[in-house]
Amino acid sequence: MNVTTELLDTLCAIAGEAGHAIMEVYEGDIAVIDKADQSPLTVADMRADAIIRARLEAAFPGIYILSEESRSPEQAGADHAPFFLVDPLDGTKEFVKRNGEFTVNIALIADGVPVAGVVYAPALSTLYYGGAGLGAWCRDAGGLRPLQAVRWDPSTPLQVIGSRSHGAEELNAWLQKLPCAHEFVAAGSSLKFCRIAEGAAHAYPRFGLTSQWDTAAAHCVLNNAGGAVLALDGQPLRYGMGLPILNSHFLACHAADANWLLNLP
Ligand SMILES: Nc1ncnc2c1ncn2[C@@H]1O[C@H](COP(=O)(O)O)[C@@H](OP(=O)(O)O)[C@H]1O
Ligand SMILES: [Mg+2]
Repeated sequence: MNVTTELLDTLCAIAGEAGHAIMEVYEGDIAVIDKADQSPLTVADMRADAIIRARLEAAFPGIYILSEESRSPEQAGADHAPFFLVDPLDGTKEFVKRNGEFTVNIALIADGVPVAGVVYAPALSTLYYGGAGLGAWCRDAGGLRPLQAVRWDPSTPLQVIGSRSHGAEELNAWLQKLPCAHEFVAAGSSLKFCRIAEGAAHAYPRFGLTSQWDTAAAHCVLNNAGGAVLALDGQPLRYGMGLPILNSHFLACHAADANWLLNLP
């Protein structure tokens, strides 16, 4: 499947529709269901999942969809074919806290690489998207603008971004190893990658658990804005049904900062 502006437009429209359904729930009472793994689930997650699945199936018949909330029926050979990787509502804890930092995430994966990605933050009316060979873009109240990650300038503090609700002791140890001044900002959901893609932060080190659907779409946005999302061995995170659903710990940053950030003394 080719990554075209039409494909990105379709994914953006689907994310917009899911975001609309999420906001209907956000503006009313939010009933929380605790999933088996103790993570929260709301009717918004399920409604958004149903919309995304129905629209993707109609627009791209036969393409496998792996979502946090649902899976297509197994298909022979599906491991190697392009597929959609979806988190219909990332940042459910932020959604329940009503701080606006939650996103709809749709990625197209080919050969383990996210080649199209859409991240929509409906409460912020902000859409990020990117595609292989098509750059990365943000559309918000100010209009449409290209995204470009910014390399750290050693005369300024390193801007580090991390989870608002899921900390890890390893993050504090990593921050203490930095050879430079830094400022830490917390943010929920996949928005953290998008902040790097728009030059608002330099580094997102993640030592806590994430799953493939949490990162794939925003990984694609950042890749196409001059950034990278790398496991701690320096290899890009990869996606696939034959791979573990949990990601390795990783670092997201401008591609040119990866070497020193991954090799702190
Ligand atoms: N203990 C844990 N186990 C598995 N996933 C976890 C986790 N803690 C956080 N996550 C993942 O981190 C995501 C939230 O990211 P962040 O902490 O950066 O805001 C969650 O997405 P959901 O909100 O879609 O469940 C969840 O998938
Ligand atoms: Mg998630």
